[in-house]
Amino acid sequence: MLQLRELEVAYEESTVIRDISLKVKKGQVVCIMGRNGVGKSTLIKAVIGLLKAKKGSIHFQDKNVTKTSPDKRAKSGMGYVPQGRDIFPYLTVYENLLMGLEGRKNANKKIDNIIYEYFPVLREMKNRKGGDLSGGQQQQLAIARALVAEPDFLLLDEPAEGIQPNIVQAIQNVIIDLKKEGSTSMLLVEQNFDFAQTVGDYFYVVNKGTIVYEGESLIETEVSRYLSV
Ligand SMILES: Nc1ncnc2c1ncn2[C@@H]1O[C@H](COP(=O)(O)OP(=O)(O)OP(=O)(O)O)[C@@H](O)[C@H]1O
Repeated sequence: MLQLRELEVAYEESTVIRDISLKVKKGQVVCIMGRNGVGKSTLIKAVIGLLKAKKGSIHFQDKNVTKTSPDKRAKSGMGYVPQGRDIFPYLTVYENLLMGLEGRKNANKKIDNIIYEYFPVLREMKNRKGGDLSGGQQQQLAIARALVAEPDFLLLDEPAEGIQPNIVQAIQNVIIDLKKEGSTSMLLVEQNFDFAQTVGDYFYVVNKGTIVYEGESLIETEVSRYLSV
């Protein structure tokens, strides 16, 4: 589904991602972990195309997309939920969800009921302005808006950050449901050890822009020194 080969990403002269190679197979949830500032968001932004690769390549569904625009990557099936719930505060919940339809590949321009089944609070708040929602509700809206586009592959940047436990649980359940369905693969940035362990199939730990650990399980004794503050 997704393959990064020897990827390097920089902000002008400052290289943040060095020589990262990783894979996400179809139906898998792959977690990227690591302390604040190690380059996790930079990596995700390079995958969606908001930042350019300085070296290396990005293959998505067997095509080389290293130089493809973010727009085209989205149209080819990538969804992105940025860190910090980037919703439209002056649009209603419903209007925010409609924006998600733009990214859909097929011609069916209707919001599927499943979105409200995943996040019932969005049905209740359909006509409220996005900016009036709580942080946790905004996070649910941001994820729902990405799901409206029916992505084959979803990039999630710290969906559980700063959110109350019951909403973290709801988001966790949606990820598990999507996994069971098997049609959406995910690359998830997460610092919450329990969350990552519950939803993840494969784990990469990043430190100073490179991968320092990878495996099918998170062995706390091996990874905690890269995660603790
Ligand atoms: N626009 C930018 N210009 C220059 N440097 C940046 C920019 N954005 C991030 N950086 C730097 O790149 C490094 C990696 O940042 P990044 O946001 O990718 O880390 P992160 O692992 O996602 O951390 P966090 O969990 O705090 O978001 C940091 O040193 C940061 O200061």
